[in-house]
Amino acid sequence: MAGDRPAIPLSPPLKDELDIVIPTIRNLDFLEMWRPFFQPYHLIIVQDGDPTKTISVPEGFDYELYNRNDINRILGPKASCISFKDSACRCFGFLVSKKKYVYTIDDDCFVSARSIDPSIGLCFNSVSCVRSGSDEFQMCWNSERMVAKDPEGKEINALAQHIKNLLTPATPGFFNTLYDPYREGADFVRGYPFSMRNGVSTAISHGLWLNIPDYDAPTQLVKPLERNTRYVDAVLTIPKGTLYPMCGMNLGFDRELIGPAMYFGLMGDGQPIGRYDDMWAGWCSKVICDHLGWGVKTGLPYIWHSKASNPFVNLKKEYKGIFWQEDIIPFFQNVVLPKECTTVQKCYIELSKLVKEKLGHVDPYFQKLSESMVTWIEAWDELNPSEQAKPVPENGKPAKA
Ligand SMILES: O=c1ccn([C@@H]2O[C@H](COP(=O)(O)OP(=O)(O)O[C@H]3O[C@@H](CO)[C@H](O)[C@H]3O)[C@@H](O)[C@H]2O)c(=O)[nH]1
Ligand SMILES: [Mn+2]
Repeated sequence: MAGDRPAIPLSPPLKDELDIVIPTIRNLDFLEMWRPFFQPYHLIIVQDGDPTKTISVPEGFDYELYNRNDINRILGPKASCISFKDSACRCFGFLVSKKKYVYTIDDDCFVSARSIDPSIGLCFNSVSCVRSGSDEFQMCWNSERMVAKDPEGKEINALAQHIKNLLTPATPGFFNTLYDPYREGADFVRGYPFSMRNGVSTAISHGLWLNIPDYDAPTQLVKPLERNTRYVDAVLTIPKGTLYPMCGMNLGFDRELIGPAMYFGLMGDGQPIGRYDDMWAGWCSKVICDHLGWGVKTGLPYIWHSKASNPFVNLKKEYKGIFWQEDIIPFFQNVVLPKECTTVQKCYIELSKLVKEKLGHVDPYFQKLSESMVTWIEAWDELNPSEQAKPVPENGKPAKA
């Protein structure tokens, strides 16, 4: 099997400018499948749950691993803003990274496979996950190597696609009906203003998932067998002024641009809500990207999401969020950040004040969340003094260093 694995690209893109952040309570066997794509990069593993448990990392990966004791040691009292027993802990990895870009992926996500598509004739190399009795999934590949292939038959490297998304401009101000105009074989369509064709910097690249879709608990309960087999070969810029439900399982972002806004909130142990970590970061970062003139893309790449978490456990975690978001969404839709907010940190602090003012009446949780947003920024600036926020000029392009 190893013999027929894709060769590691000679010059992996952004090899020394990108960290891969993985939150985990499991083992990291899934890295074997990603080895050809991830091995050249530095991993930041955030071990959640019991810090006395040993998480083994497969040989040959360059990584740093942080457990709860490390988080408490490094942040001291500010550790209170990092969630415990929730994938929200991953944002600690964003905090300690020193790279310009971050890619974060869950440990039950694999190299995506393509369903049989008569027009493309690709075969479905399925991963057969065998429940090994415990809650862990024993990965076992079928006889064929599990790879994803694109219409040209080339293997899909999800990380490379995120890098492509991040390194090409976004078009939040005017929708291009032929999708990503910077993609080979596409362009701006007739009527697209030439004055807008340079686009703006891309801050976030939001990837999708085949097999287990990221559904909320009620939807999971109603459609327990639904699997996503639809592979849509497109990358879209999410229009300015439009929110979206950001999922953290297959996500890339420009850490130097939007990193301070990628706080995954207070979730999990001791909190009244869970599984709204990535959503919260998505809403905060999107209003800040809109304000500072940056873009957010969604679509390719796909990963293969293998594990459906327990819908009943998820319902307990999500319940208040499903109810509260009917207030949260209108709040974000109506956020207006003052023009004096010229850096992400200033925007985020302003947002924290608005959260306290406008959502505090919904539940005391939002008071606490507002304060933890401030703690997060204090921690960010403490750990990243050299990255003090640079004011962003009007056109959404970051100020030259
Ligand atoms: O307490 C925990 C639970 C999990 N993790 C790690 O986080 C990711 C996601 O966990 P899992 O795959 O079990 O959960 P999903 O329901 O599929 O995750 C979706 O919900 C989102 C919000 O939580 C999440 O980002 C989505 O992917 C895995 O790597 C677990 O090991 C954890 O660290 N702590
Ligand atoms: Mn999962």
